[in-house]
Formats: sequence, C-alpha cells, structure tokens
Amino acid sequence: MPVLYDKVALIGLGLIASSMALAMRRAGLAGSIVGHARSADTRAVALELGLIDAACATAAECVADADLVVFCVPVGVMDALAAEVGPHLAPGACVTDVGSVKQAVIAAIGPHMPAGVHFIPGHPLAGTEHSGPRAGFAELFDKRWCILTPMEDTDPAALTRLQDLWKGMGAYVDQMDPAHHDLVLAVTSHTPHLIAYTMVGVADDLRRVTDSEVIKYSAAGFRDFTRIAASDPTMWRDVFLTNKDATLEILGRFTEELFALQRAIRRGDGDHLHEYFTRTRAIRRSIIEAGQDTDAPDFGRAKVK
Ligand SMILES: NC(=O)c1ccc[n+]([C@@H]2O[C@H](COP(=O)([O-])OP(=O)(O)OC[C@H]3O[C@@H](n4cnc5c(N)ncnc54)[C@H](O)[C@@H]3O)[C@@H](O)[C@H]2O)c1
Ligand SMILES: O=C(O)C(=O)C[C@]1(C(=O)O)C=C[C@@H](O)C=C1
Repeated sequence: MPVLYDKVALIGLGLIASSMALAMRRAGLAGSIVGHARSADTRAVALELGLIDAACATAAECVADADLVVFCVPVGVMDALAAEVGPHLAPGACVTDVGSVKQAVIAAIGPHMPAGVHFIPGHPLAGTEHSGPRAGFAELFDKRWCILTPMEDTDPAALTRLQDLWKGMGAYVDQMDPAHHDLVLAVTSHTPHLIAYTMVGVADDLRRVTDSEVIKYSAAGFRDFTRIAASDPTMWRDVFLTNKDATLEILGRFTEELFALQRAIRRGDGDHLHEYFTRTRAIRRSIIEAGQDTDAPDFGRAKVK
C-alpha cells in the first residue's frame, strides 16, 4: 500500500490510537507517526512499543506539520484539545476522530477548525474492554465497519484519502448522517453497555447474599456482560453524557418492553413470552441468513435448525 499521509498525529495513546498505529504500520500507510499523551509513562510505553516515532508532551506540538490529526481521546475532552491545537494545524491538514458519539464531537471540534483544514468525523465500530497503549493490536479493525460522517461541503479528495486509510487498516467504510449514527449506536452499543453495567451491578449486590456463586457459576451470557462492564469508566461516562437524547429514547423503549415481559411473567402469560421470543429468534436468523454476521458461530446453520 502507498503512504497516504506523510505525518500522522495521534492525540491520546490508548487502545484505539495504538491499534491505528499498528494497523498503519502493518500496511505502510503513514510516513511517520507522532503521538501526544499527558503522562510521560504513556509516551515512554508508546515509544518502546514502536507505536510512534516521536512523542510530544503537548497536543499543540504534536499537530505541527501533520497532514492527518486523529483525536483518540474520550469524547468529553475533545473540545478543550481542539481549542488547543486549532491555531497550530497545518493548512490543508485533515482532522478526524474516533469518538463513539458524533453530534457532540462535531459540536466540540468543529468550531475550532480553521479555514482550509478538512474536518471529517469518524467512528470505528471495533474495540475491547481494555485501555491504554499496551491494549492495541493491528487486527482490531479487520473486517469491522468504520463510519464517517462528512459534511455536505467536505472536500471529496480529503474524504477519499481518509476512506482509503481505514480500508488500508482492514476496515469496511460507510458514511452516515451524525444524528442517525448516534441513534443507531444508542441501539447497538450504548444502551447494551448500560444494560451490562446494570446487570453486573445487580449481580454484585446479590453476591453479598450468595458469596461467590454468581460469578462462579456464570453462564456465557453473564460472562460477556462482565467483560463489557469492565470497559473504561471515563469513556462510557462521556458517551452517556454526550449521547443523552438518543440513549434516553432507546432506554425508554427498552423499559416499556421490559415491563411488558415482567407483567407476562407475573401473570403466567406464556403466550406473550413465547410470541416475543419467537420474534427475536426470527430476527437473529434473518441476520445470519442475510450474511450480516459472519463472525457468528452459527453462521450458515440457521436454516438447518
Ligand atoms: N474502547 C472502545 O471499544 C472504542 C471503540 C471505538 C471508539 N472508541 C472511542 O475512542 C476514543 C478513545 O478510546 P480508547 O478506547 O482508545 O480509550 P483509552 O482509555 O484506551 O485511551 C484514551 C487515551 O486518551 C487519553 N486522554 C484522556 N484525556 C486526555 C486529555 N485531556 N489529553 C490528552 N490525552 C487524554 C488517556 O490518557 C488515554 O491514553 C473514545 O472517544 C472512545 O469513545 C472506543
Ligand atoms: O467489543 C467491545 O468491547 C465493544 O464494546 C466495542 C464497541 C461496541 O459496542 O461494539 C464499543 C464502543 C465503540 O464505540 C465501538 C465498539
């Protein structure tokens, strides 16, 4: 693959930034990679792992002469960092981010972008419950979607180059309207995380009564909940604070359905439960049959059952 950007500046050196650095190196997409982290320890680790060629103690220093700047920090600090780097951006540079919420990030970064800089928000739909520069791996984005939310006046050449970068890092790329992105992600990622956090909290309360039984005899579903609930508290606090409306909308619908199922259980309404579970099973099967979840262990077997 050809070098797409001569100098890439990563602001924040955690899971996503370190995975991007490794994926860019794997495909030779960046001439050089520089990174900013607040702590000297993080900067030292990133250098030691070969993620970056140079470390910068300030974000402003990091973006100087960069032709791609990527904000890889929690959504809540993007405003302050964009304000800091805005005056130091090179003319014609592309600025993007990997934040899990898009409307709030656009409101935070957009106003600080000088004329002549191309700001194209992004969100790779790939991650783990781990954080920090040691958590990254080159394959994180392989065959995962990256959603870009360009504006109407986004420069087509800048957009194509950023799309090529994500494709070069192994991802599939799609475009979406920011408000639609936030609603879709509230359904597929944000609310499920809140449910996992809640369920693990409930189990923790129970554990005081039943010692370690809850964890010891955890079935796969609950183990997955505990993995999800181990995700970074700062990142997820910011997701809920900045995608408030969409998350509250989906949580409202979730609560209504939950109450209906709760009532069916209390009343012994087996028909309601059976009908509901039949509908959800059909949804899963249609996803598999449409080839939308090739990672699924039951991929291709839905018709057989
Ligand atoms: N973890 C995931 O599953 C995932 C997936 C896709 C997108 N994202 C998004 O990517 C972004 C980064 O997430 P991550 O998983 O890499 O988190 P991370 O915790 O691994 O890394 C974030 C880094 O930002 C640094 N940071 C925080 N505040 C800072 C500040 N004021 N100045 C400079 N650095 C600061 C932290 O020290 C840390 O090194 C978030 O916006 C998140 O919403 C996360
Ligand atoms: O697998 C995980 O650990 C994740 O939760 C990753 C996940 C997701 O919900 O799919 C989490 C947040 C991101 O914004 C994108 C991806």
